Amino acid sequence: LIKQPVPKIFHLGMFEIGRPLGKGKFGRVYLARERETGFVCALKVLHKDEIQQGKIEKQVAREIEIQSNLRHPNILRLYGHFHDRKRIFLILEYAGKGELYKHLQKADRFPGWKAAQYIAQMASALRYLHHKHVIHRDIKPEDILVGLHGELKMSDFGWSVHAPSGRRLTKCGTLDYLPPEMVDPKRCEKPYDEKVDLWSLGVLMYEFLVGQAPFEDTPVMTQRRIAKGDMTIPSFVSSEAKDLIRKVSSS
Ligand SMILES: Clc1ccc(CN2CCN(c3c(Br)cnc4[nH]c(-c5ccc(CN6CCOCC6)cc5)nc34)CC2)cc1
Repeated sequence: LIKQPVPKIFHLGMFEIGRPLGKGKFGRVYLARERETGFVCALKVLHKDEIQQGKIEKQVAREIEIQSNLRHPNILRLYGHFHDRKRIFLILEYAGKGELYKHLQKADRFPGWKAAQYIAQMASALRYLHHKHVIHRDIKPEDILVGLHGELKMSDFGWSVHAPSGRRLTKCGTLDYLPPEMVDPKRCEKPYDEKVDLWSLGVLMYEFLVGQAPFEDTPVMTQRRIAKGDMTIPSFVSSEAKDLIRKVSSS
């Protein structure tokens, strides 16, 4: 008989719950360890009533469906999920060095060699995602984690969709990373494709090298500046990096 992986049935009792790793709008994430195997993971606990009130059931279902099927070193694994009467539990890969934006805040900005390594890893994850016709749509330092060996892990697929997608993105969270076709009212109806993630990669590159997002401003001004591509790159950024930021963001 061919050895088929037996689908595991998960339940809360099989985990020892450790320290909280952080809290978000709809739940918390805890360090956890599977009792039997000692396997360490991150357990994301979401509250069903808050998900229903926030009308994000579809988003949570999409996050589970999409992230469960992804296998890439720079994409955080979702090993499984289960629920009880009140809560939904996502069993996620534990990233040993935490959230990237905290490292960026601490460093103010990254040196060219580190930014280049990080962008190469994100580009590799995007190439894999786009090959599977998945658009992430929300790439920002807050959604990127750092593994034990310093490697980046894209996480939080709550906003990802299968391409091409004409679905409008209800504006919430930061506009900084959205491309012109998603902020410009007259272009908003046209379906957009994977290119939205390439724009965000350019914004990420800028933020790694400069220490702040290129269009950071009041929401109205940010929308205008994105639509016009009104970005100035400081002189300390190398000409090669300037060239790459302009090329990726204009694709
Ligand atoms: Cl519903 C929801 C709840 C919380 C959050 C915010 N974070 C999302 C990411 N979370 C983590 C996930 Br998922 C997977 N692996 C992780 N690893 C860590 C982590 C790992 C280590 C640290 C400790 N710091 C590491 C860097 O040096 C200083 C100490 C802090 C956090 N957080 C997560 C932590 C919580 C988002 C959504």
